[in-house]
Formats: sequence, C-alpha cells, structure tokens
Amino acid sequence: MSHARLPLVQAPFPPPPAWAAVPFTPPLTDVLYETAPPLARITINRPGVHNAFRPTTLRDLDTAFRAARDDPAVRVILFTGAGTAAFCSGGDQSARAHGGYADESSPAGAPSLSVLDLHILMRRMPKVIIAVVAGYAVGGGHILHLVADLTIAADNAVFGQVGPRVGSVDGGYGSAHLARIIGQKRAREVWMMCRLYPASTALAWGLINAVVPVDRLADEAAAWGREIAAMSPTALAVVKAAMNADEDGQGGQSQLAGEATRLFYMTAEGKEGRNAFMEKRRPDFGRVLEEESARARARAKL
Ligand SMILES: CC(C)(COP(=O)(O)OP(=O)(O)OC[C@H]1O[C@@H](n2cnc3c(N)ncnc32)[C@H](O)[C@@H]1OP(=O)(O)O)[C@@H](O)C(=O)NCCC(=O)NCCSC(=O)CCC(=O)c1ccccc1C(=O)O
Repeated sequence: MSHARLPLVQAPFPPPPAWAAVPFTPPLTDVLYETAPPLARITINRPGVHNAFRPTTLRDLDTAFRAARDDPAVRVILFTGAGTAAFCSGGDQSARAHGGYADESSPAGAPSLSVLDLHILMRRMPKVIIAVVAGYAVGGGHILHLVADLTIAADNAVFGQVGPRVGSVDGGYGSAHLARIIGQKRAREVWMMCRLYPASTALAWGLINAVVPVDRLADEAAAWGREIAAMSPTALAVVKAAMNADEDGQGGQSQLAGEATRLFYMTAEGKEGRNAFMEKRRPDFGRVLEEESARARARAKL
C-alpha cells in the first residue's frame, strides 16, 4: 500500500540504511541495537521462542530505548523482532513465576511485570517509534506494537491477544488503548475470544498503518522512518505528547508540559532565572523580556 508523499520527498529514497551495531558494557544479550542516523533499530533477538520476552530482554530493551532517546542523531526508532516468523510472542512462559516473570537478571530473583515500565518508556519517548511486524505479534508482543506510534506489517503478520487462554491479562494499554484504536466491540472480541487476525483485518480495523510484502518490510520501514525524520522534531514530540495526554492522565499532562518546559528553557526569560540564581542576584524578568522584544523589533525592521 502506498501513500502520496510531498514533492520534497518524492524523489527515490536512498539505498537501505547501513546499520552499525552499537556496543554496550555489559553487552546486551537478548536485543540488538543498531543505528543508521537518523534511524535506530531495536530488535528482540530470541527467534527460537518467537521473540518472547523475559526479564533480561526487558532490561536490554530499556537500555536500547534509552540509548535511542538520548542520541541526538537518532530521530526515529524502528522496533522489530529477529527473523520473519514473529515480531514478539509476549512474555516468555518458561520464565513465568509466582506473581510475575523471573530469570537470572531479576534482582534477588524477584518476579516482576517489568514490561509495564517499557510501555511507559515508549509512551514518554519524544521520538517516533515504528513497530515493524513480521509474523506473530501476540499477547504482550501485540501490546508492544500497540504502544508504538505506528505499525508497518508484513503480509504474513498475525495479531491477537492470548491472555485469557494462558492465564494472563493486561488491563492497561493492551485493553483500554486497544479499544481507543479499534473500538470497544472489536477490542472485546480480541480479548474475549483470543482469535488471531491476519494483517488484512488489522489494516481494515485501523490497528496498523500499512501492509507490505514480507521481503519489502525492512526497506519500507526505513523509508517511513526517513520520511518522518525529515519533519520538525519538536512538532513530532509535541503531537505525540498531546495525543498521549488525552489518555494518560497526569502522566500524559506531564509529558506534554515537559515539552513546554523544554522550549521555555530555551528562552531568555527561562535563562534569566537560572543565571540570577547562579550569580546570587534577584532575577530581572522584566528587563530580559524588554530586551527580547527590542531584539525582535530590530529583526523585524531588517
Ligand atoms: C505464537 C504462537 C501462536 C505460534 O505458534 P506456532 O507457529 O505453532 O509456534 P510454536 O511451535 O508454538 O512456537 C515456536 C517455539 O517458540 C516457543 N514459544 C512461542 N511463544 C512463546 C512464549 N510466549 N513463551 C515461551 N516460548 C514460546 C514455543 O514453545 C516453541 O518452542 P519449541 O522449543 O520449538 O517447542 C504460539 O507459539 C503461542 O501461542 N505462543 C504463546 C503465546 C503466549 O502465550 N504468550 C504469552 C501471553 S501472556 C504475556 O504476554 C504476558 C504479558 C505480560 O508480560 C504482562 C502482562 C501484564 C502486565 C505485565 C506483564 C509483564 O511484565 O510481563
């Protein structure tokens, strides 16, 4: 499926990105993190279990998403799974313990539900996240694509929730956000019947943004990423925060207000507060506002 692009970006896209693996200390074991600015690619790398996540995977995803957030050269994040059989099959059922998931990376072996922290990190990310889905996106893996900003799927993609079949449930983004996206009746069907749906149905429901042949998925995702990376980063961060604020209560308000604070810090008025404190004097906001207005008037006359 293709959409019209503005003339500015209608020229053929450059060749596929030259991904460079980024090393970490200690190294990531379950996740690959690569960059090809302006893109970063985060890959769940557990194809033997359809990219199911365990606590170690979630720890690695936390590291990778924070690295992408903090790298000014990265503008758009592609989030995918290794291979073409699955994006992610949810929580690794072999790591499921009493009251959560546990493995050797769990502090004091304590079970956790740390995928919820990843949802928040992805929602708060001031950069666009594109889920790039081939194969299964089920259970907690389905929720990861839901929490991403956009989803591009291969024609072999399969979507669904399995919780009520395997004794699990997500009453957070996995249910309420899903219902916002596809509507209450469909969301209840997804959870209450645990059916799996092909990419064509997901597209018709507005659950995903595009479907492409599986062998075109990586290139198409990179093309979408580059197209988005040409946009104003501040405008993208603000529109994401604004859409999240509608659903995320005071946490969402905090994200949107954080963007206002970031812009305020760039003003002479904001800097005067910091400078006055550092110089141990009273701030003179009136003076800096007047100076700023005078500068703006002078620029307007040029
Ligand atoms: C996805 C399937 C429908 C695919 O079926 P099929 O193609 O026939 O492949 P299989 O032969 O079943 O699978 C191949 C291989 O992978 C293993 N595997 C697949 N999924 C998982 C998994 N989730 N965990 C562990 N292992 C998995 C499978 O055993 C095979 O291994 P072999 O050695 O080759 O036998 C099908 O695979 C399937 O239904 N998978 C299970 C899906 C599932 O149950 N997912 C978990 C749902 S619950 C969840 O995601 C937890 C959510 C959660 O984590 C959470 C929720 C709320 C709050 C907090 C949290 C939190 O933090 O965890």
